[in-house]
Amino acid sequence: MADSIASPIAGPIAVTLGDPNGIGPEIVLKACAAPALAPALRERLLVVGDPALLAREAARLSLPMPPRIEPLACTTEGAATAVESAAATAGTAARTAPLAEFLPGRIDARAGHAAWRFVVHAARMALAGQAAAVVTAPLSKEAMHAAGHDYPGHTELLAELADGADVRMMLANDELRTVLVSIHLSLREAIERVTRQNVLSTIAITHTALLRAGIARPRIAVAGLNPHAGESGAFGREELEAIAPAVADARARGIDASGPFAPDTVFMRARGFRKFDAVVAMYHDQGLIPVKYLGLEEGVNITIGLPFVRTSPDHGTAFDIAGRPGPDGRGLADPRSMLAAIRRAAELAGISPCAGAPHPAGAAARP
Ligand SMILES: NC(=O)C1=CN([C@@H]2O[C@H](COP(=O)(O)OP(=O)(O)OC[C@H]3O[C@@H](n4cnc5c(N)ncnc54)[C@H](O)[C@@H]3O)[C@@H](O)[C@H]2O)C=CC1
Ligand SMILES: NCC(=O)COP(=O)(O)O
Repeated sequence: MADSIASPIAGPIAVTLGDPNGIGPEIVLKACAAPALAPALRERLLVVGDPALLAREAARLSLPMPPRIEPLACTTEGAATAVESAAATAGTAARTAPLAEFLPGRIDARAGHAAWRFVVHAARMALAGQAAAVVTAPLSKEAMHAAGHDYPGHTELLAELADGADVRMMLANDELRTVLVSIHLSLREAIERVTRQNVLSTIAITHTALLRAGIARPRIAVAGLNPHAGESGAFGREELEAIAPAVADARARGIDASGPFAPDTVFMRARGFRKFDAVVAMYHDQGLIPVKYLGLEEGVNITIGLPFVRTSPDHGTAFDIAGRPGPDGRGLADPRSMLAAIRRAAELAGISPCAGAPHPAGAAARP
């Protein structure tokens, strides 16, 4: 076990509601009520969102309200019941709207603004030591941008809130972990980010995160960028000029990194953690497709490099099914990835996902 493992982190696990018009409220309520969630862990959850919106969704789905809510109003009805500090509401009061105007499936700047506020509030709680971890429900980047918050996603917003921490996106399930060199960029720009320094930093951040998780000697595979990892320069030179030198730099620092491997086979070799504990992928889709393809319901998105624990389901707002009753009236959104994100956050914060008692490995177990 790595000596960097800390003791369990105190405080609740702050769970944001995500975009009010997406499936966030539904999966949060379903996860909070899931029989599979240990009662003591349920008690640790603090849902950051609008109480009126939650009540509407709970009534629609015949689900109980979550045990604890950090009230942050985005509806006028929520504002009537929320106890918000002046600082939290400053400049945002004009953006609240009647509950009836929050329509499932609709991209709306007011919903994007609300989703942004929930995240900022939860992150500030974690940074102030008032939350043990943050679990975020999905938000619509388009709605957030329409509200004037020009972040590519949670990851970049959280990095800025954490004083510009050098973060990376990890996607993990019980068989595979992938970490991305770059996240939300055009493919053309992503290729430009494949530099020796950026690949090396990604390997180093991955190594630190795995050590903190209790993996004593993390084995990190590094994918190539081009087909067959460039075939010795025949299909591109990034492997020769950036990726292989970064792997050599990492090895010189004592990190067990290897590659570049052909991108089409490296995930197969890493599956089940038989040969590698994580794969560093050169761009968003190279790393996310293998994990999502193994099952959207299993994957968890983890921001590594932050000063606090943040996880999230690996899917988006699913506007196409948001608010739909489904055959039994209980909604179509599957909460399993949200449940996995809650459990993973608990583990990483040193809270046992089974009993709510401190996790035997302490904080930051198994990303
Ligand atoms: N962490 C986050 O906040 C994320 C946000 N997004 C945002 O979500 C929006 C929609 O993205 P898409 O690419 O359409 O991906 P998506 O994951 O929202 O949907 C893809 C497909 O999977 C289905 N699906 C997703 N989650 C599901 C669940 N829990 N239960 C049942 N079916 C589910 C959807 O109905 C859809 O058919 C975009 O604005 C994107 O930016 C996307 C990924 C992560
Ligand atoms: N494709 C993953 C994704 O979009 C999630 O991004 P983030 O909001 O967690 O930064």
